Amino acid sequence: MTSLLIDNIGELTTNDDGVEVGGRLHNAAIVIEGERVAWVGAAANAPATDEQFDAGGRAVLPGWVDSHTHMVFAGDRTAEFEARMAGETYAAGGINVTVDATRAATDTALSENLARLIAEARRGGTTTIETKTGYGLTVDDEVRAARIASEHVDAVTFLGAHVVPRGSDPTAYLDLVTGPMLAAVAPHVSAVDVFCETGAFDEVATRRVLETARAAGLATRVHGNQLGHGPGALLAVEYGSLSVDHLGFLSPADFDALAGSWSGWEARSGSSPRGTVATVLPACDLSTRMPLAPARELLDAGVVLAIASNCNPGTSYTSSMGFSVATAVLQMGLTITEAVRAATLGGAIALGMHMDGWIDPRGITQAAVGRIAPGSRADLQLLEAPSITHLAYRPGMPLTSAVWRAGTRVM
Ligand SMILES: N=CN[C@@H](CCC(=O)O)C(=O)O
Ligand SMILES: [Zn+2]
Repeated sequence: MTSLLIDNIGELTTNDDGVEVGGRLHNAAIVIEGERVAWVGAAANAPATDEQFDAGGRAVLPGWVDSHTHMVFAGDRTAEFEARMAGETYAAGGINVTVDATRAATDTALSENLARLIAEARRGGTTTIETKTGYGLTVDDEVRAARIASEHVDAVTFLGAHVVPRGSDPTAYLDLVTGPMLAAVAPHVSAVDVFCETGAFDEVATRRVLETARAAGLATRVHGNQLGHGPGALLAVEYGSLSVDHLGFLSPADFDALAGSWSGWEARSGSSPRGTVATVLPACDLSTRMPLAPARELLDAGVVLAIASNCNPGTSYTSSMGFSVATAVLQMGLTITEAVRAATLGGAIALGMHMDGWIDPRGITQAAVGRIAPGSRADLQLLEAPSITHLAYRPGMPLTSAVWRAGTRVM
Protein backbone atom coordinates (compact mmCIF):
# COMPACT_ATOMS: atom_id res chain seq x y z
CA MET A 1 0.00 0.00 0.00
CA THR A 2 1.47 3.36 -1.03
CA SER A 3 1.98 5.96 1.68
CA LEU A 4 1.80 9.70 1.06
CA LEU A 5 3.12 12.43 3.34
CA ILE A 6 1.38 15.80 3.08
CA ASP A 7 4.02 17.99 4.62
CA ASN A 8 4.55 21.65 5.48
CA ILE A 9 0.88 22.31 6.37
CA GLY A 10 0.72 25.85 7.72
CA GLU A 11 -2.57 25.30 9.52
CA LEU A 12 -4.35 21.96 9.97
CA THR A 13 -7.96 21.66 11.12
CA THR A 14 -8.65 18.08 12.20
CA ASN A 15 -11.94 18.15 14.18
CA ASP A 16 -10.13 15.67 16.39
CA ASP A 17 -10.65 16.92 19.93
CA GLY A 18 -8.03 14.46 21.12
CA VAL A 19 -5.45 16.49 19.19
CA GLU A 20 -6.49 20.02 20.08
CA VAL A 21 -9.91 21.05 21.35
CA GLY A 22 -11.61 23.40 18.90
CA GLY A 23 -8.21 24.34 17.59
CA ARG A 24 -5.89 24.19 14.67
CA LEU A 25 -2.41 22.73 14.43
CA HIS A 26 0.46 24.66 12.91
CA ASN A 27 3.47 23.29 10.98
CA ALA A 28 1.71 19.96 10.73
CA ALA A 29 1.83 16.90 8.50
CA ILE A 30 -0.47 14.03 7.56
CA VAL A 31 0.36 10.53 6.34
CA ILE A 32 -2.17 8.76 4.12
CA GLU A 33 -1.96 5.00 3.57
CA GLY A 34 -4.35 3.64 0.98
CA GLU A 35 -7.78 5.10 1.63
CA ARG A 36 -7.16 6.13 5.23
CA VAL A 37 -5.28 8.64 7.32
CA ALA A 38 -2.44 6.78 9.06
CA TRP A 39 -0.75 9.55 11.05
CA VAL A 40 -1.26 13.21 12.03
CA GLY A 41 1.23 15.36 13.90
CA ALA A 42 3.99 17.94 13.89
CA ALA A 43 5.83 18.14 10.57
CA ALA A 44 9.13 17.72 12.40
CA ASN A 45 8.07 14.24 13.60
CA ALA A 46 6.67 12.94 10.32
CA PRO A 47 7.65 9.37 9.41
CA ALA A 48 9.22 8.41 6.09
CA THR A 49 6.79 7.65 3.27
CA ASP A 50 6.80 6.51 -0.38
CA GLU A 51 5.56 9.84 -1.72
CA GLN A 52 5.48 13.42 -0.52
CA PHE A 53 3.34 16.50 -1.22
CA ASP A 54 4.46 19.93 -0.05
CA ALA A 55 1.46 21.96 1.16
CA GLY A 56 3.60 25.10 0.99
CA GLY A 57 2.49 26.49 4.33
CA ARG A 58 -1.18 26.51 3.28
CA ALA A 59 -4.24 25.35 5.23
CA VAL A 60 -5.61 21.79 5.17
CA LEU A 61 -9.00 20.75 6.52
CA PRO A 62 -11.42 17.82 6.13
CA GLY A 63 -13.34 17.63 2.86
CA TRP A 64 -16.83 19.10 3.10
CA VAL A 65 -19.60 16.67 4.02
CA ASP A 66 -22.69 17.90 2.17
CA SER A 67 -25.48 16.13 4.05
CA HIS A 68 -28.45 17.60 2.16
CA THR A 69 -28.84 17.86 -1.61
CA HIS A 70 -31.46 17.10 -4.28
CA MET A 71 -29.23 16.46 -7.28
CA VAL A 72 -31.23 13.96 -9.35
CA PHE A 73 -33.23 16.27 -11.57
CA ALA A 74 -33.53 17.71 -15.05
CA GLY A 75 -34.21 21.26 -16.21
CA ASP A 76 -33.89 24.43 -14.21
CA ARG A 77 -36.18 27.05 -12.63
CA THR A 78 -34.61 30.31 -13.78
CA ALA A 79 -38.01 31.93 -14.40
CA GLU A 80 -39.20 31.05 -10.90
CA PHE A 81 -36.01 32.47 -9.42
CA GLU A 82 -36.41 35.71 -11.39
CA ALA A 83 -40.01 36.04 -10.21
CA ARG A 84 -38.88 35.48 -6.62
CA MET A 85 -36.22 38.14 -6.89
CA ALA A 86 -38.98 40.44 -8.20
CA GLY A 87 -41.04 39.82 -5.07
CA GLU A 88 -42.86 36.46 -5.42
CA THR A 89 -42.67 34.15 -2.40
CA TYR A 90 -41.39 30.59 -2.63
CA ALA A 91 -44.08 27.88 -2.46
CA ALA A 92 -43.72 24.09 -2.43
CA GLY A 93 -45.77 23.81 -5.64
CA GLY A 94 -42.78 24.82 -7.78
CA ILE A 95 -41.36 21.35 -7.16
CA ASN A 96 -43.85 19.97 -9.73
CA VAL A 97 -42.09 21.90 -12.51
CA THR A 98 -38.93 19.92 -11.83
CA VAL A 99 -40.96 16.71 -11.46
CA ASP A 100 -42.27 17.15 -15.03
CA ALA A 101 -38.78 17.79 -16.43
CA THR A 102 -37.26 14.90 -14.48
CA ARG A 103 -39.88 12.36 -15.57
CA ALA A 104 -39.30 13.39 -19.20
CA ALA A 105 -35.51 12.97 -18.99
CA THR A 106 -33.61 9.83 -19.97
CA ASP A 107 -31.55 7.85 -17.46
CA THR A 108 -28.43 9.06 -19.23
CA ALA A 109 -29.44 12.71 -18.97
CA LEU A 110 -30.17 12.38 -15.24
CA SER A 111 -26.93 10.53 -14.64
CA GLU A 112 -24.88 13.07 -16.60
CA ASN A 113 -26.47 16.01 -14.81
CA LEU A 114 -25.77 14.37 -11.46
CA ALA A 115 -22.16 13.71 -12.46
CA ARG A 116 -21.80 17.36 -13.54
CA LEU A 117 -23.08 18.61 -10.18
CA ILE A 118 -20.84 16.21 -8.27
CA ALA A 119 -17.82 17.39 -10.28
CA GLU A 120 -18.68 21.00 -9.37
CA ALA A 121 -18.97 20.04 -5.73
CA ARG A 122 -15.61 18.20 -5.76
CA ARG A 123 -13.91 21.26 -7.25
CA GLY A 124 -15.23 23.18 -4.26
CA GLY A 125 -13.81 20.70 -1.74
CA THR A 126 -16.79 18.41 -1.13
CA THR A 127 -15.82 14.78 -0.57
CA THR A 128 -19.03 13.29 0.86
CA ILE A 129 -22.45 13.84 -0.69
CA GLU A 130 -25.94 12.80 0.30
CA THR A 131 -28.68 13.21 -2.27
CA LYS A 132 -32.43 12.68 -2.26
CA THR A 133 -35.03 11.38 -4.66
CA GLY A 134 -38.21 13.45 -4.79
CA TYR A 135 -38.56 14.69 -8.35
CA GLY A 136 -40.04 11.43 -9.67
CA LEU A 137 -43.05 10.84 -7.43
CA THR A 138 -44.21 7.66 -9.18
CA VAL A 139 -42.94 4.23 -8.09
CA ASP A 140 -40.89 3.80 -11.26
CA ASP A 141 -39.51 7.35 -11.29
CA GLU A 142 -38.53 7.27 -7.61
CA VAL A 143 -36.82 3.87 -8.00
CA ARG A 144 -35.00 5.21 -11.05
CA ALA A 145 -33.79 8.29 -9.17
CA ALA A 146 -32.63 6.19 -6.21
CA ARG A 147 -30.85 3.73 -8.48
CA ILE A 148 -29.03 6.45 -10.43
CA ALA A 149 -28.11 8.30 -7.24
CA SER A 150 -26.75 5.13 -5.64
CA GLU A 151 -24.22 4.81 -8.48
CA HIS A 152 -22.72 8.23 -7.70
CA VAL A 153 -23.06 9.44 -4.11
CA ASP A 154 -22.27 8.41 -0.53
CA ALA A 155 -25.85 8.32 0.79
CA VAL A 156 -29.25 8.20 -0.88
CA THR A 157 -32.44 9.35 0.85
CA PHE A 158 -35.99 8.57 -0.32
CA LEU A 159 -38.10 11.73 -0.55
CA GLY A 160 -41.30 10.43 -2.11
CA ALA A 161 -43.05 12.63 0.47
CA HIS A 162 -41.73 15.79 -1.20
CA VAL A 163 -45.04 17.14 -2.52
CA VAL A 164 -48.30 15.57 -3.71
CA PRO A 165 -47.84 15.38 -7.49
CA ARG A 166 -50.21 17.39 -9.67
CA GLY A 167 -53.44 15.50 -10.30
CA SER A 168 -52.99 13.03 -7.41
CA ASP A 169 -55.35 12.58 -4.48
CA PRO A 170 -53.40 13.39 -1.28
CA THR A 171 -54.68 10.36 0.67
CA ALA A 172 -54.07 7.95 -2.19
CA TYR A 173 -50.59 9.42 -2.73
CA LEU A 174 -49.67 9.04 0.94
CA ASP A 175 -50.81 5.39 0.77
CA LEU A 176 -48.56 4.92 -2.25
CA VAL A 177 -45.51 6.63 -0.67
CA THR A 178 -45.77 4.70 2.59
CA GLY A 179 -46.66 1.42 0.86
CA PRO A 180 -45.54 0.20 -2.56
CA MET A 181 -43.21 3.14 -3.28
CA LEU A 182 -41.30 2.75 -0.02
CA ALA A 183 -41.04 -1.01 -0.54
CA ALA A 184 -39.70 -0.59 -4.09
CA VAL A 185 -37.17 2.15 -3.23
CA ALA A 186 -35.95 0.72 0.10
CA PRO A 187 -33.18 -1.49 -1.37
CA HIS A 188 -31.48 1.59 -2.85
CA VAL A 189 -31.64 4.01 0.11
CA SER A 190 -30.49 4.34 3.71
CA ALA A 191 -33.00 6.94 4.91
CA VAL A 192 -36.43 8.42 4.33
CA ASP A 193 -37.19 12.15 4.33
CA VAL A 194 -40.47 14.07 4.44
CA PHE A 195 -41.26 17.71 3.63
CA CYS A 196 -43.36 18.66 6.66
CA GLU A 197 -44.76 22.03 5.61
CA THR A 198 -47.91 23.86 4.58
CA GLY A 199 -48.50 22.92 0.95
CA ALA A 200 -46.60 19.64 1.35
CA PHE A 201 -47.25 17.13 4.22
CA ASP A 202 -49.00 17.96 7.50
CA GLU A 203 -48.34 16.47 10.94
CA VAL A 204 -50.57 13.43 10.49
CA ALA A 205 -49.03 12.58 7.13
CA THR A 206 -45.51 13.22 8.42
CA ARG A 207 -46.07 10.85 11.35
CA ARG A 208 -47.19 8.16 8.94
CA VAL A 209 -44.10 8.59 6.75
CA LEU A 210 -41.78 8.46 9.76
CA GLU A 211 -43.56 5.46 11.29
CA THR A 212 -43.52 3.40 8.10
CA ALA A 213 -39.87 4.30 7.47
CA ARG A 214 -38.94 3.22 10.97
CA ALA A 215 -40.88 -0.01 10.59
CA ALA A 216 -38.92 -0.66 7.38
CA GLY A 217 -35.66 -0.30 9.34
CA LEU A 218 -34.64 2.94 7.63
CA ALA A 219 -33.23 6.07 9.24
CA THR A 220 -35.31 9.22 8.91
CA ARG A 221 -34.83 12.93 8.21
CA VAL A 222 -37.32 15.78 8.10
CA HIS A 223 -37.51 18.97 6.05
CA GLY A 224 -39.04 21.14 8.73
CA ASN A 225 -39.82 24.70 9.80
CA GLN A 226 -38.71 26.09 6.42
CA LEU A 227 -41.58 28.35 5.37
CA GLY A 228 -43.17 28.97 8.77
CA HIS A 229 -43.62 27.54 12.26
CA GLY A 230 -44.71 23.91 12.27
CA PRO A 231 -44.32 20.49 13.86
CA GLY A 232 -41.29 19.32 11.83
CA ALA A 233 -38.56 19.79 14.44
CA LEU A 234 -40.60 18.24 17.25
CA LEU A 235 -41.57 15.25 15.13
CA ALA A 236 -37.97 14.71 14.05
CA VAL A 237 -36.87 14.53 17.68
CA GLU A 238 -39.84 12.37 18.69
CA TYR A 239 -39.06 9.82 15.97
CA GLY A 240 -35.30 9.90 16.55
CA SER A 241 -34.56 11.29 13.09
CA LEU A 242 -30.91 11.73 12.14
CA SER A 243 -31.55 15.36 11.24
CA VAL A 244 -34.13 18.07 10.76
CA ASP A 245 -33.21 20.50 8.05
CA HIS A 246 -34.01 24.17 7.19
CA LEU A 247 -35.23 25.51 10.61
CA GLY A 248 -35.89 29.15 9.76
CA PHE A 249 -38.83 29.28 12.15
CA LEU A 250 -38.21 27.77 15.60
CA SER A 251 -40.17 28.12 18.85
CA PRO A 252 -38.66 27.79 22.34
CA ALA A 253 -40.16 24.27 22.49
CA ASP A 254 -38.31 23.34 19.28
CA PHE A 255 -35.01 24.53 20.79
CA ASP A 256 -35.66 22.57 23.99
CA ALA A 257 -36.49 19.39 22.11
CA LEU A 258 -33.45 19.60 19.81
CA ALA A 259 -31.09 20.42 22.68
CA GLY A 260 -32.63 17.71 24.88
CA SER A 261 -32.00 15.13 22.19
CA TRP A 262 -28.25 15.67 22.64
CA SER A 263 -27.94 15.57 26.41
CA GLY A 264 -25.32 13.05 27.43
CA TRP A 265 -23.82 12.60 23.96
CA GLU A 266 -20.11 13.11 23.36
CA ALA A 267 -19.04 13.88 19.84
CA ARG A 268 -15.56 12.52 20.49
CA SER A 269 -16.61 8.96 21.16
CA GLY A 270 -19.85 8.99 19.21
CA SER A 271 -21.41 7.34 22.22
CA SER A 272 -25.16 6.83 22.28
CA PRO A 273 -27.76 8.10 22.83
CA ARG A 274 -27.35 10.41 19.88
CA GLY A 275 -29.72 13.21 19.00
CA THR A 276 -31.24 14.93 16.01
CA VAL A 277 -28.81 17.16 14.09
CA ALA A 278 -30.05 20.65 13.19
CA THR A 279 -29.03 21.15 9.56
CA VAL A 280 -29.00 24.73 8.37
CA LEU A 281 -28.99 25.62 4.69
CA PRO A 282 -27.70 29.20 4.35
CA ALA A 283 -27.70 29.32 0.53
CA CYS A 284 -31.35 28.21 0.49
CA ASP A 285 -32.35 30.82 3.06
CA LEU A 286 -30.78 33.51 0.88
CA SER A 287 -32.14 32.18 -2.42
CA THR A 288 -35.70 32.02 -1.04
CA ARG A 289 -35.36 35.31 0.85
CA MET A 290 -36.36 33.53 4.03
CA PRO A 291 -34.98 34.32 7.49
CA LEU A 292 -31.59 32.77 8.14
CA ALA A 293 -31.85 29.79 10.47
CA PRO A 294 -30.74 30.61 14.03
CA ALA A 295 -27.50 28.66 13.85
CA ARG A 296 -25.78 30.67 16.60
CA GLU A 297 -28.66 30.09 19.01
CA LEU A 298 -28.85 26.39 18.16
CA LEU A 299 -25.15 25.93 18.92
CA ASP A 300 -25.47 27.94 22.13
CA ALA A 301 -28.37 25.72 23.18
CA GLY A 302 -26.13 22.64 22.83
CA VAL A 303 -27.54 21.28 19.56
CA VAL A 304 -25.19 19.54 17.12
CA LEU A 305 -25.23 21.62 13.94
CA ALA A 306 -24.63 20.75 10.30
CA ILE A 307 -24.29 23.11 7.35
CA ALA A 308 -25.29 21.78 3.93
CA SER A 309 -25.81 23.22 0.45
CA ASN A 310 -29.34 21.89 -0.29
CA CYS A 311 -28.27 21.94 -3.94
CA ASN A 312 -31.49 21.78 -6.00
CA PRO A 313 -32.93 23.73 -8.95
CA GLY A 314 -35.70 25.43 -6.94
CA THR A 315 -34.42 26.89 -3.72
CA SER A 316 -30.62 26.62 -3.77
CA TYR A 317 -28.94 26.02 -7.11
CA THR A 318 -25.43 25.80 -5.71
CA SER A 319 -23.29 23.04 -4.27
CA SER A 320 -20.83 25.53 -2.82
CA MET A 321 -20.08 24.60 0.78
CA GLY A 322 -17.52 27.41 0.85
CA PHE A 323 -20.29 29.92 0.16
CA SER A 324 -22.47 28.28 2.83
CA VAL A 325 -19.66 28.41 5.39
CA ALA A 326 -18.88 32.06 4.58
CA THR A 327 -22.57 32.96 4.98
CA ALA A 328 -22.78 31.09 8.27
CA VAL A 329 -19.88 33.16 9.56
CA LEU A 330 -20.76 36.52 8.04
CA GLN A 331 -24.52 36.42 8.54
CA MET A 332 -25.38 33.75 11.09
CA GLY A 333 -22.86 34.61 13.78
CA LEU A 334 -20.74 31.45 13.77
CA THR A 335 -16.99 31.52 14.23
CA ILE A 336 -15.01 30.10 11.32
CA THR A 337 -14.05 27.06 13.41
CA GLU A 338 -17.70 26.38 14.28
CA ALA A 339 -18.81 26.77 10.67
CA VAL A 340 -16.08 24.50 9.31
CA ARG A 341 -16.88 21.89 11.94
CA ALA A 342 -20.61 22.03 11.09
CA ALA A 343 -19.85 21.63 7.36
CA THR A 344 -17.60 18.62 7.94
CA LEU A 345 -18.06 16.67 11.20
CA GLY A 346 -21.62 18.03 11.67
CA GLY A 347 -22.64 16.70 8.27
CA ALA A 348 -20.97 13.37 9.02
CA ILE A 349 -22.95 13.02 12.25
CA ALA A 350 -26.15 13.95 10.38
CA LEU A 351 -25.44 11.10 7.97
CA GLY A 352 -24.28 8.60 10.60
CA MET A 353 -20.83 8.53 8.96
CA HIS A 354 -18.74 9.97 11.80
CA MET A 355 -17.82 6.47 12.96
CA ASP A 356 -16.04 3.65 11.21
CA GLY A 357 -18.04 0.98 9.43
CA TRP A 358 -20.87 2.75 7.64
CA ILE A 359 -22.02 1.13 4.42
CA ASP A 360 -22.16 3.12 1.18
CA PRO A 361 -24.91 2.67 -1.46
CA ARG A 362 -22.73 0.18 -3.34
CA GLY A 363 -22.50 -2.02 -0.24
CA ILE A 364 -18.89 -1.11 0.56
CA THR A 365 -17.91 -0.58 4.20
CA GLN A 366 -16.35 2.85 4.70
CA ALA A 367 -14.17 4.58 7.28
CA ALA A 368 -15.36 7.57 9.32
CA VAL A 369 -15.55 10.93 7.54
CA GLY A 370 -15.63 14.51 8.84
CA ARG A 371 -12.34 14.31 10.76
CA ILE A 372 -8.66 14.03 9.94
CA ALA A 373 -7.49 11.43 12.43
CA PRO A 374 -5.70 8.07 12.26
CA GLY A 375 -8.15 5.55 10.80
CA SER A 376 -10.50 8.08 9.23
CA ARG A 377 -11.13 8.13 5.48
CA ALA A 378 -8.49 10.30 3.88
CA ASP A 379 -10.86 13.05 2.70
CA LEU A 380 -9.17 16.42 2.82
CA GLN A 381 -8.82 19.70 1.05
CA LEU A 382 -5.94 22.11 0.65
CA LEU A 383 -6.78 25.81 0.50
CA GLU A 384 -5.01 28.44 -1.54
CA ALA A 385 -4.75 30.32 1.77
CA PRO A 386 -2.78 30.15 4.99
CA SER A 387 -5.85 29.71 7.20
CA ILE A 388 -9.49 28.57 7.18
CA THR A 389 -10.32 32.13 8.24
CA HIS A 390 -9.86 33.09 4.58
CA LEU A 391 -13.02 31.12 3.71
CA ALA A 392 -15.04 33.95 5.26
CA TYR A 393 -12.44 36.72 5.04
CA ARG A 394 -12.27 36.28 1.24
CA PRO A 395 -15.88 35.22 0.49
CA GLY A 396 -16.64 34.00 -3.00
CA MET A 397 -13.01 33.35 -3.90
CA PRO A 398 -12.19 29.91 -5.36
CA LEU A 399 -9.87 28.90 -2.52
CA THR A 400 -9.93 25.11 -2.98
CA SER A 401 -6.53 24.16 -4.34
CA ALA A 402 -6.42 20.34 -4.06
CA VAL A 403 -8.81 17.65 -2.87
CA TRP A 404 -8.15 14.06 -1.78
CA ARG A 405 -11.05 11.62 -1.39
CA ALA A 406 -10.41 8.19 0.14
CA GLY A 407 -6.70 8.86 -0.34
CA THR A 408 -6.99 9.64 -4.06
CA ARG A 409 -6.36 13.11 -5.44
CA VAL A 410 -9.61 14.12 -7.17
CA MET A 411 -8.79 17.78 -7.86
N1 LIG B 1 -38.20 22.12 0.77
C1 LIG B 1 -38.32 21.18 0.04
N2 LIG B 1 -37.49 20.76 -0.91
C2 LIG B 1 -36.42 21.53 -1.45
C3 LIG B 1 -36.88 22.43 -2.53
C4 LIG B 1 -37.16 21.71 -3.73
C5 LIG B 1 -37.60 22.56 -4.88
O1 LIG B 1 -38.14 23.65 -4.73
O2 LIG B 1 -37.40 22.04 -5.99
C6 LIG B 1 -35.67 22.29 -0.37
O3 LIG B 1 -35.12 21.61 0.49
O4 LIG B 1 -35.62 23.52 -0.36
ZN1 LIG C 1 -34.06 19.97 0.75
